[in-house]
Amino acid sequence: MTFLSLDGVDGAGKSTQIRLLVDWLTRQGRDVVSCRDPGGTPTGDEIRRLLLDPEMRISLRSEMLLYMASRAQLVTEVIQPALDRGSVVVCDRYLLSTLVYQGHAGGLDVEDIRAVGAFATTGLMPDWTGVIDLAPETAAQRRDAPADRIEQRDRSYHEKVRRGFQAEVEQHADRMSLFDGRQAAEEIHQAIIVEVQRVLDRTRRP
Ligand SMILES: Nc1ncnc2c1ncn2[C@@H]1O[C@H](COP(=O)(O)OP(=O)(O)OP(=O)(O)O)[C@@H](O)[C@H]1O
Ligand SMILES: Cc1cn([C@H]2C[C@H](O)[C@@H](COP(=O)(O)O)O2)c(=O)[nH]c1=O
Repeated sequence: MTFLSLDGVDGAGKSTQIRLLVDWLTRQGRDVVSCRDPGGTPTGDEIRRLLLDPEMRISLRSEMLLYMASRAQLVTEVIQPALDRGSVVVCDRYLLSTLVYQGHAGGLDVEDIRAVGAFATTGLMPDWTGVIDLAPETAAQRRDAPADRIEQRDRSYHEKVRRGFQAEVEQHADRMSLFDGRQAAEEIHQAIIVEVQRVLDRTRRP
């Protein structure tokens, strides 16, 4: 019944914060479903593998549509059923990432992506999105795995990704918040739960 997502540049600390948030929500007695986008379903996991494979040649429009296809499957199979059961859903990335990576940074029209996104998700949008802001160089230094197809893009692309997230949060401050990824993980977590508590207070408990 409450849909939350976390987003940000690669390596900003999303998975770390999702783990902390899911533990906190569970301790609050909430039924929580966590998922990741792209992926989170057998079909989505296959699409994710293609999208992140550095050997794959994928045009920008195909790339955008593949992210949408994975998300459409995730909404149908996981997110909407969980919300219908009264669970809190916490998703690692969502449509905002497509607006930013394929739109602001990639160059596709952001409003076109919103329209395709509305179709793919049946209009289902998070009640709230937290974005962890961090310089891409700092985030890349934290990475311990080889760079995937998107992470391999140049510095200017990842700078545009960061600025795209900042711009989207500024434009949608009613449903998005920006967090300083340079802070310690526990500090960021405390700031996130203040915002999440507000969202929970205005969404009905089953
Ligand atoms: N606030 C923090 N300060 C310093 N290091 C952190 C912080 N948060 C996470 N890390 C570390 O940075 C690395 C990346 O964190 P994490 O996997 O949570 O990021 P992510 O945004 O989910 O990455 P990806 O985009 O690659 O999925 C990990 O080694 C993690 O332990
Ligand atoms: C949802 C979404 C993601 N991306 C990019 C962002 C990352 O580089 C990868 C996903 O990897 P992660 O480990 O799950 O962060 O894909 C994108 O370009 N567009 C999107 O819509």
